[in-house]
Amino acid sequence: MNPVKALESHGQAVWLDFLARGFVAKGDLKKLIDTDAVKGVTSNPAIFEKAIGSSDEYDAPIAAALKSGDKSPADLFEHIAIEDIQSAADVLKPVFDATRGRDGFVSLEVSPYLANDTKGTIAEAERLWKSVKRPNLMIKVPATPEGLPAIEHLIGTGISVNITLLFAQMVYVEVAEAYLRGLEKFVAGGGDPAGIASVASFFVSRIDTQADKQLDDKIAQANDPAEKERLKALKGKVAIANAKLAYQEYLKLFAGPRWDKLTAKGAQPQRLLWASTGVKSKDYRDTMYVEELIGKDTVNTVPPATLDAFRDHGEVRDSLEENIDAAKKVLADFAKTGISLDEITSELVIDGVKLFADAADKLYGAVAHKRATSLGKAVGAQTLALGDVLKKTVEKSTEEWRGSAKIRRLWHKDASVWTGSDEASWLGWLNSAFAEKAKLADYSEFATWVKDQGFTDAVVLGMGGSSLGPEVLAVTFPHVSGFPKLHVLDSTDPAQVATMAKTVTIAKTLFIVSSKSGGTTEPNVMKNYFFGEVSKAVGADKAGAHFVAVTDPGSSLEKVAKEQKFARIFHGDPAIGGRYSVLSPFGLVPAAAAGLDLSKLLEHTVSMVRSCGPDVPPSENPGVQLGLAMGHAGVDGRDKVTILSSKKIADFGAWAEQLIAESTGKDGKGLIPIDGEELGAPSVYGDDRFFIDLRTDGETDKAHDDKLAALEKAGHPVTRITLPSIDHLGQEFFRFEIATAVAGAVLGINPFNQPDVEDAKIKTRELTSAFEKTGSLPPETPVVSSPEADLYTDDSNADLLKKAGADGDLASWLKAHFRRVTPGDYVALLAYVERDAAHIDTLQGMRMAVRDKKKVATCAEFGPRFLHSTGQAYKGGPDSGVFLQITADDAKDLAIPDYRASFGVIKAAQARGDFEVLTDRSRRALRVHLKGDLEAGLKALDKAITAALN
Ligand SMILES: O=P(O)(O)OC[C@H]1O[C@](O)(CO)[C@@H](O)[C@@H]1O
Ligand SMILES: O=C[C@H](O)[C@H](O)COP(=O)(O)O
Repeated sequence: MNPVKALESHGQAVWLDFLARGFVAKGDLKKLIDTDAVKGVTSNPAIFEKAIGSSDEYDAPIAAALKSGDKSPADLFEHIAIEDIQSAADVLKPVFDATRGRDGFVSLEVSPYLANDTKGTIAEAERLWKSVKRPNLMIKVPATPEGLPAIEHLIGTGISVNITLLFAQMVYVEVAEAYLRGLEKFVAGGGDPAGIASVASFFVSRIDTQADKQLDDKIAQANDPAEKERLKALKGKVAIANAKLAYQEYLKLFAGPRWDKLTAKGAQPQRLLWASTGVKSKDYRDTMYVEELIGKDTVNTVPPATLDAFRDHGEVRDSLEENIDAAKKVLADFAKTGISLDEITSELVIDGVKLFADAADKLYGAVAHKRATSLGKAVGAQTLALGDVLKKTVEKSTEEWRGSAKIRRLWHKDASVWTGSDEASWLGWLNSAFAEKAKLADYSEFATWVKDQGFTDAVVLGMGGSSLGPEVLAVTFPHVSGFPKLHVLDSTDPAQVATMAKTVTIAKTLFIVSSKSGGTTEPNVMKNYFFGEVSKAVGADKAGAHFVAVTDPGSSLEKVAKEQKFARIFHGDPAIGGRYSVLSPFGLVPAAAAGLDLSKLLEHTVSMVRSCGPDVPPSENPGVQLGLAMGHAGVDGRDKVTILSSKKIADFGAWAEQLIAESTGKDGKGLIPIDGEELGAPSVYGDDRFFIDLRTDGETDKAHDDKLAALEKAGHPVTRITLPSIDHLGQEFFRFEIATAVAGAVLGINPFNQPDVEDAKIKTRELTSAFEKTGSLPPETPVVSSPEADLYTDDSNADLLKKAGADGDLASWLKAHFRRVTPGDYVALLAYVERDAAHIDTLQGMRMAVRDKKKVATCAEFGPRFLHSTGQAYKGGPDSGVFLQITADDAKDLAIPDYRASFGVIKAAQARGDFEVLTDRSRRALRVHLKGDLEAGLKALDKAITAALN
């Protein structure tokens, strides 16, 4: 007789420790049921990993599952695993029926990531139970300290449970007791226990593997030949002895009055299931863990190779209750060797969870890869060309992130990923795209209202995170007919405010006042100014109807918006910091007002959210990969993140630079974003660059690509990102957010605060309150003065510059200042003038001259805008910046209703506050104040810079 089938008559059911789609579909499982009387199937993460990861068998099912909509890798896996479990359960249903619910089960394991999370295990087990919808399903729960209460709870609600990762007899007793308590609860609640089945999967071979390893060490150390023999005799014996004694416990646990009461109600005993019964050592008979554990009311789940071996040469006898004293002696002798079985079994649980988690990582990685392949161009592609050294560092870090579950911890808001301070309070952005999708109807209603009002323009008044996201949207997307044209104003420069006032038709403009805190000076003064203008145009009583506010709940702006009867107030999420807020009302309210298709934008975005999700291992996770590359490049001195955005998405860098700089630039560390520099030949760059090239699919520029290839060849790290279209911009917002958070972890900083911006704000406030009291800003003395310009700096900078050759004229000071620039530095031009096309060009010309001459990274920024963006890194980041602040007389100032200070005064105070913080931090800073005509002054400065560089 077939030895496998013969086990049946010894009271043992054989289950198969294997599952794969084709195996069930092609009828192989059915064959084993018929020929070998196989009565069940067990699966685990390693089994699924093998099935899904190492074949293309699942490519089509994954593609089919994605047809009904994108899914996260975890959801995708669950979807296909459930299909597999269901089909195996259906094939085994006749066994289940024939054995009246004793056999015929298929086991599905809860995620190993939840092994130490009771609540999570319960929730997942209940969800799987409901989704699989088969009476012959068993949910596998590990016998960890946190798994035990879950087992009791699940049994108590009528769910059949297979307890896995069980190694110790003592833990087995606890498991059986949890089962009994669960049954009692279920019965007390009026349930019929006959429908509940449970097995306790007692692991065998893994114990021998560990015991043998330690025995081998002892054998190697032993000098006495008799001692060597005694140790050798224990090899391959411990696991079976341990299992046999567990069975003795079983016999006691499922007997007696307590058990009788339950059997009277129809309860089934929780059988011991021998798991891990494939031999791992070639020294042993391949059927050993079946032959030695045959006994009544047990199950043995065997891998296919063991099943084949047993069918071929297995020997059947009632072995389980044989030689119990000998088994006890084995364990006693083993204890005498000084090796602790308790330690082995405890470590095996921890190790078992880790092994299954490792398998799950591989599995999710494989699913993520298949998902990405199947989605193709729907998710922006990313390639990293890092060079050998950085590549190796990133690979090592990727493995470290995987092993320490950092991406899952990041998503679970574990502040220890960063500095262990308040990071957990700032992670609302992780889920904001999904949260905002749920609000689409409201956005659409708002968009309809905006359209119905007939507004021709919509102007966002805000700074930093409250304005840069809307600006990218405004610049990237074409005007949608019927909706207002979207503009952004983020300045206190009187000329810039006046230009905006002239650009729009005030009476037909919607103003979106955006400030998370509500207390930021610029949006408040801009609001006062335009509220005054709208009041003049349409009447004070109707002005509020032209305004909406986006602000966090309870802010001072909310109060004012209510008093002034704004048309709407949108609340931001206080758990999202400004620079991470674009995929929240701060980006989406302006987008809705402009008539953009938010549904499309968010739908594409959530695909990237899934690609960067907690279930996507670091190696397959584009956000993590980019972040690790940026972070490690930074640590290695390549800290100038040079962003190259193509024509269609040219403004993306303006948003990304705030995110990167304000998040990472602090505590003397950080990344310095370089946006808008023209791409050059390798000779104009130092070895401090990390390039990120972004473009939309189809945007080709041969000259640009050649230059990029040359940089890569010269050893610069180059990341290339291709967006499928501008509609996929949201994907990049999210990719960069994750990447920045990851880079922050690598740098060891808190990426969610901005300590040094606050200092500049305090200085500015001191200066403006002095103005409010006295009517003028405190006097200051230039280090050198000419009819065209004055130069300012602090004593320390002045002394150093003088030593370096600065004397009576402006050119000598500039020369001395630029002489201080050394490789690895960056030069930032910080201009407090109107940010218009001409001035952008002028600044661009200056920076390119500096870059090409000094071969350092350059920034061309406008104040006060950059104060809420890169300003944090300039002050708090690495001390590698050389700053030239440019201020100028305002040709025409502008009064602010309800303020004594004008726009010009506030801007001047901001520039001075900014400069004071730079010099307080001993940064290399010089300020040039242009007098008279601005255009003439800028031209002269341009010339002076060129001269100073030569
Ligand atoms: O939205 P708020 O509170 O006005 O802040 C604007 C910007 O100011 C900062 O707080 C600091 O500059 C930024 O982080 C933020 O995006
Ligand atoms: O339920 C079955 C177990 O997961 C399996 O038997 C473990 O076997 P292994 O130790 O060979 O991985």
